Amino acid sequence: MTGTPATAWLLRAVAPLGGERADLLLAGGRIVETGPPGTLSATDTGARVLDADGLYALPGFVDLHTHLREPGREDAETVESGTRAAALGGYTTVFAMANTNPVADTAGVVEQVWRLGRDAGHCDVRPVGAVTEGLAGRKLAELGAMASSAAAVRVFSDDGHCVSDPLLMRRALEYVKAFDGVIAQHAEEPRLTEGAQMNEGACSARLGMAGWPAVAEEAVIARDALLAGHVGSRLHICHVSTAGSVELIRWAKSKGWRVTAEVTPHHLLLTDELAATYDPVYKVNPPLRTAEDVAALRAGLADGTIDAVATDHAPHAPQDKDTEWSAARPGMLGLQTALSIVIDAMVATGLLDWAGVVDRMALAPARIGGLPDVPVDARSSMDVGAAATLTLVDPEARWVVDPSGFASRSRNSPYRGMTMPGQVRATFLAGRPTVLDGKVV
Ligand SMILES: NC(=O)N[C@@H](CC(=O)O)C(=O)O
Ligand SMILES: [Zn+2]
Ligand SMILES: [Zn+2]
Repeated sequence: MTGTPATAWLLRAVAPLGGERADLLLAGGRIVETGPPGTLSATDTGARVLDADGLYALPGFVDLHTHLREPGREDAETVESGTRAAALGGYTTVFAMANTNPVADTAGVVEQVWRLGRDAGHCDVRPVGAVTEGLAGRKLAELGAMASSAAAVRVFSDDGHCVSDPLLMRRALEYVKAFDGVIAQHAEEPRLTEGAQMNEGACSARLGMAGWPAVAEEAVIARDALLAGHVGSRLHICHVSTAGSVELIRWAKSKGWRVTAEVTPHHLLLTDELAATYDPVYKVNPPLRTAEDVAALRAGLADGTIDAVATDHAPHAPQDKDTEWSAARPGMLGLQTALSIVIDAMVATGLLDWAGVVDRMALAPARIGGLPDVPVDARSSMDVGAAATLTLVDPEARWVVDPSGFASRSRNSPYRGMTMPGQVRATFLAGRPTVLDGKVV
């Protein structure tokens, strides 16, 4: 493990949501004492002091959807570099997607990723297991062996690919019920997206690019919601991107089915008009959609139809990304900009308050991913006895995105040069700082 040895920390004058400023004393991985600013003493406990005046103390963010690229594409990202980026973004847990090489479809591979995360020490890494062997969509992977491995996998996904065979999807949903697992579906009917380059609509028609229609996503969501309802299992929809998908998820929830969903920061902010630049940094799967879709996704996240924000952090090496549009891999970086985009799209617009941000970025994803010890709400996450797994955020800070300074090994951020609201100043993982003063410890 890297970082400082276990020691107590006194956070001076943090601004807990909805409450008064307070000192927080962290020891043994928990919040052990709180009191009005200046009242707790560091000398009794030998605690190190962090001046957190005016910073929000929030529970550490949880990303349900991160591509760490290890094993196999360590030139694009490693568990170490990706979790560094995560800590800088205020994350304390990331779920590492299975589309590595080799694919994370056995107990051996998920345990390897889990150990790499533990050894790097920046963030808890929870491996996602593949649903099908080699992501090939033909035969179920060893779901039970991954679940009972040291990595204790609870989330399974063929992300990058859709589990398009309805019978395999049904079997996977049934299988994970035994250990309260969840299938996270990349909803894309592959026959409807062959050769697709961008969202199908007015822009694709104008640019003459092959379109990826909303129905390719929505048809799979409808089918899988029905299947999840039928077998009573947990289904999670990855990177929801269309207004129609939001409606379908609202419908599925109204039936009482166990369906949850995530939206990415980029789908909350960017639109398909950006494809007119032909800059492949805007190429992503599912594609950027229309302004109407963006509005529906924001409304769905605000009213809880969409449960969580997930980054879909998808680093790509220059030879795979800095090419002509049609040859470029889809995907964008997300971990170091997620909070700022959510502030911009949701808080600054009045759609979500900070307690809502905490729910969508920390508590809801933790519940969906099956993490232990999830606080019931933002307020109780700062109570004595709660885990000292925190991010300290300066809500007033402004910063300019410079991907060359990112911790990620890749540079494919669509936000280069943009001025962002809100900045992570410190992150604590079970009482130990992983980020201080905006830098990795
Ligand atoms: N989102 C992307 O455009 N790409 C992801 C795969 C995925 O999330 O579907 C990747 O692994 O690069
Ligand atoms: Zn995907
Ligand atoms: Zn993904």
